[in-house]
Amino acid sequence: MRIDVITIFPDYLNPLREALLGKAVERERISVGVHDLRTWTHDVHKTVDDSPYGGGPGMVMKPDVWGEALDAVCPPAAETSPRLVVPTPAGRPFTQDLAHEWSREPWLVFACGRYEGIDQRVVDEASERMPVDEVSIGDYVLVGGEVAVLAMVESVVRLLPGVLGNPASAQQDSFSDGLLEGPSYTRPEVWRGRPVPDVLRSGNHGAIARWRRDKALERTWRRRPELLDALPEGALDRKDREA
Ligand SMILES: Oc1ccccc1-c1ccno1
Repeated sequence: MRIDVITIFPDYLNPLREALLGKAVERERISVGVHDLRTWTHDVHKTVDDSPYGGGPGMVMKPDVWGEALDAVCPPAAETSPRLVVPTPAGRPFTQDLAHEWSREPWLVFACGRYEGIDQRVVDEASERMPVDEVSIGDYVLVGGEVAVLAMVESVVRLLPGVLGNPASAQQDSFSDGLLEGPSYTRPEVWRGRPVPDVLRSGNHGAIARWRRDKALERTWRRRPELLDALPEGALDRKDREA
């Protein structure tokens, strides 16, 4: 997978070279290009934003600069086009399902907006030549898209074959079965007077699986009940419903 990120703060993306992501780059599972948007400005101040039409607070990122940047990073005449991802608080929710969908893409380009966002015509024009996803990582406001890109790239890259040490981890993620993961425990057996639940030390794999499922259902019901409503028909068996 090829990943390109366009930003006015390239150093913000340095974590893409660290740890799990850094190893994926070393092993050539992914290639990462980070591009400074100001490369495509033509004034001495390297201006990337301007006042919004119609008035209002803040500044809007200029379409001409973004247009040249996208033309350079993903040339219109090229044989292949990427999926363009634009993080924005006004986007559709980024989910584990979307991470799985993007993990099958050969090329992702992330456009990091700042200020009040990017002139809408940039997305409208790009949408005529490549798939564009405007996505949000949550119902809160950041200063820019860089943090959102780090989160999304990590969630996508960890799904690629050969990136995680134990592929089973990705199969047992929270949300993999539509539920939140239940609680986890490790040594010591008793910590500050709190024991590990007996069932987890019983060696009874059926009972352990049942206990874990029940805890996942309970946690989901308490914290994200809407996920239970979104489960496909038949996802909960009789024992689940008794939990
Ligand atoms: O708040 C933002 C500002 C710029 C780019 C993205 C965001 C955002 C907020 C939540 N998800 O994305």
